[in-house]
Amino acid sequence: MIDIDFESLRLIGLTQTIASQLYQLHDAPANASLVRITEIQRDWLTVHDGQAEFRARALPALHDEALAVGDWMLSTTLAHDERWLSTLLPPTTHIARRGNDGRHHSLVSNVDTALLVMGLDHDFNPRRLERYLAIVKTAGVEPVVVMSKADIGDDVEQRMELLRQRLPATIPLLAVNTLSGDAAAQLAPWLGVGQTLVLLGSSGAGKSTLTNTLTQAGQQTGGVRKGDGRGRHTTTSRSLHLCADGACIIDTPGLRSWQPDADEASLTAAFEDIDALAAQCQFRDCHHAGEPGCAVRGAVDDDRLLNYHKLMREARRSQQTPLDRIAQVAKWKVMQRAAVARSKDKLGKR
Ligand SMILES: Nc1nc2c(ncn2[C@@H]2O[C@H](COP(=O)(O)OP(=O)(O)OP(=O)(O)O)[C@@H](O)[C@H]2O)c(=O)[nH]1
Ligand SMILES: [Zn+2]
Repeated sequence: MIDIDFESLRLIGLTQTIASQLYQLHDAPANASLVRITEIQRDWLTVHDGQAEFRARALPALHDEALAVGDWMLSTTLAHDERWLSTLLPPTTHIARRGNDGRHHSLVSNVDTALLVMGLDHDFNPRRLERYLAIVKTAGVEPVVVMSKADIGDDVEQRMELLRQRLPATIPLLAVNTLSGDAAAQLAPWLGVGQTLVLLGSSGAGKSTLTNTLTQAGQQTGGVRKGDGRGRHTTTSRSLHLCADGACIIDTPGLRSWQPDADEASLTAAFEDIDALAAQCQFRDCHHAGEPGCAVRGAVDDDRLLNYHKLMREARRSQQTPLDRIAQVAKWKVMQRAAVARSKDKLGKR
């Protein structure tokens, strides 16, 4: 069992669940320490040990693992102060996306809450928000919808009302001015000690501004600990920021058209309102596309339902193997030829 300083690691988000995994590691090197990944480059990683940040390399055996910022690993120091990462502790949550090539891309691990930041200005786009919600919920991470630019946005009240009607009531929904200290108070329920948050949203939505506001509040209230040698000031990192109440925020590069890395079943569960209503549809396999006795159509926002269908089609498409796709294209061609033949037939009969 390796020795850890739970108190200082807690400041960078260590949880009981992760710490208890250490008891199950019987072959851990005695001089290993527990670290959290804060940055991933091609040839090296940056990790934080609760005191400071430093560079390390992953052992070649780990190169096939999908390492992500936020992962907890064991680090060993060899000669010349070289640090090697030897063991990955299985993450409790893991957000990934599926690229256009169908491959998985890890984004972040061990996150408790995702703040989905969207501007109430021209950034406003309920469909994109639902896409983010699907990505986050299928990863088992709690979403909080943070609508930024409440002070300068257009039709703020109408847009918030539209979202309240469209999204399930279980999803926290806030309108904030990310430049104001009030944002920290509004988000306080998710900023407790040891919590890890990630901010997702388009470029310009206000992620950096919100991070600044939340961490500045942290510097003010956390100032008393500055001098004690192992206080909050130790958490200076390029991508891991500490907030007022002890939570940490992980920065991510902006994402554009993200696809959830999820199958149809988990995507269905992520649209909890549709999933619950579907139980009352007349047909068990109802597609909510105009079948009689459908409990979903009409009850759920029309555009939300269209978006749900779109995301489901994407999930189905990316679940297909190349062979499935070839078979489907062949099937379409046959259907197309049959349709052409039928219309020619009709024309001929006229
Ligand atoms: N008035 C007002 N301005 C905001 C608010 N949120 C963001 N801004 C402004 O919008 C601009 C973009 O905000 P950023 O925080 O840089 O956006 P970002 O999401 O970090 O963008 P990327 O770093 O490109 O991903 C800045 O000029 C902010 O000052 C807000 O709530 N109110
Ligand atoms: Zn239905």
